[in-house]
Amino acid sequence: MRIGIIGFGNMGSAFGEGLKKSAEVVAFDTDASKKEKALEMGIGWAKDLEFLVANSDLLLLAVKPKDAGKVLENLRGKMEGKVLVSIVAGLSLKKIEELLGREKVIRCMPNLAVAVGKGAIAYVCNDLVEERDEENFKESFSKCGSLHKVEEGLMDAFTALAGSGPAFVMKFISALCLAGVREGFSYQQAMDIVLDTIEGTVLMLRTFGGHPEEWISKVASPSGTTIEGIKVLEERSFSGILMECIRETTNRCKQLG
Ligand SMILES: NC(=O)C1=CN([C@@H]2O[C@H](COP(=O)(O)OP(=O)(O)OC[C@H]3O[C@@H](n4cnc5c(N)ncnc54)[C@H](OP(=O)(O)O)[C@@H]3O)[C@@H](O)[C@H]2O)C=CC1
Ligand SMILES: O=C(O)[C@@H]1CCC=N1
Repeated sequence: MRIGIIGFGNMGSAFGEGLKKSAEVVAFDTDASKKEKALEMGIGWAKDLEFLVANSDLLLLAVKPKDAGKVLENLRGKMEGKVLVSIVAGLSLKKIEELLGREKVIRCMPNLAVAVGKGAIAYVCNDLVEERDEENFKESFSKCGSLHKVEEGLMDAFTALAGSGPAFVMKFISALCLAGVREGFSYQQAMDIVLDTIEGTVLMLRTFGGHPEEWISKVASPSGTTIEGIKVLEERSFSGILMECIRETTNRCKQLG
């Protein structure tokens, strides 16, 4: 399988790491300075878009929403039945087909954790994608994280929850680290403690299952320490704030479409 990455920025290069494990990867970017990084990663570099298309079996569109339209128009009539995978936030299958023409398209929404093979990746196929096309896509992209086939109507919410999710998780981590500093740890000590606690909590939930609120009751002893912290989170509407965060992020994704 030969995969051509259009746009070698944050996401294009992150995907490169995972995709090169099972496919021959070539990249193209209008910013030629990205070439060095690609070559260092063992990824080929295409001198132009036409060369990339001619030497790929599947194309990954990883440019910003503002740049996607012109790329798709440049690809029109040149796909030769190849699959286009778009990770452009808010860009619907319908809009992609308006710009690209009736071609095989998979709309995808990953997150930056594809860089370490632990991405959360949603996808939806248009009606021209055949079973073998989807299997080829899953074979390569499953090396970058967990695949979630979703209805396109949930793609904007997935973008908010998972695509933007690493930023919200980093914000949570940063706040806990500062809280640790406030109590007397160095920032590095606090980060080590916080990351261990988050990693252990995720593994516990994934190993034993159950509802997060059940786990909170296992940690919060009667009249103990934890419940005082939970009280603050409830009084300050911690859950409500996160719901609004995801709602506004989803709404912005809809605006991009
Ligand atoms: N960042 C994230 O965590 C996630 C991003 N996405 C989506 O992925 C897409 C890419 O995001 P991200 O990687 O952060 O963006 P970046 O800006 O980091 O990368 C995009 C790259 O594409 C280049 N580019 C611009 N126009 C063209 C063109 N016509 N042909 C080839 N390359 C071009 C840009 O060059 P230049 O800088 O010179 O413009 C840049 O190097 C976006 O649509 C975003 O919505 C999806 C999920 C998560
Ligand atoms: O912030 C953005 O628009 C992109 C899409 C999802 C994550 N980053």
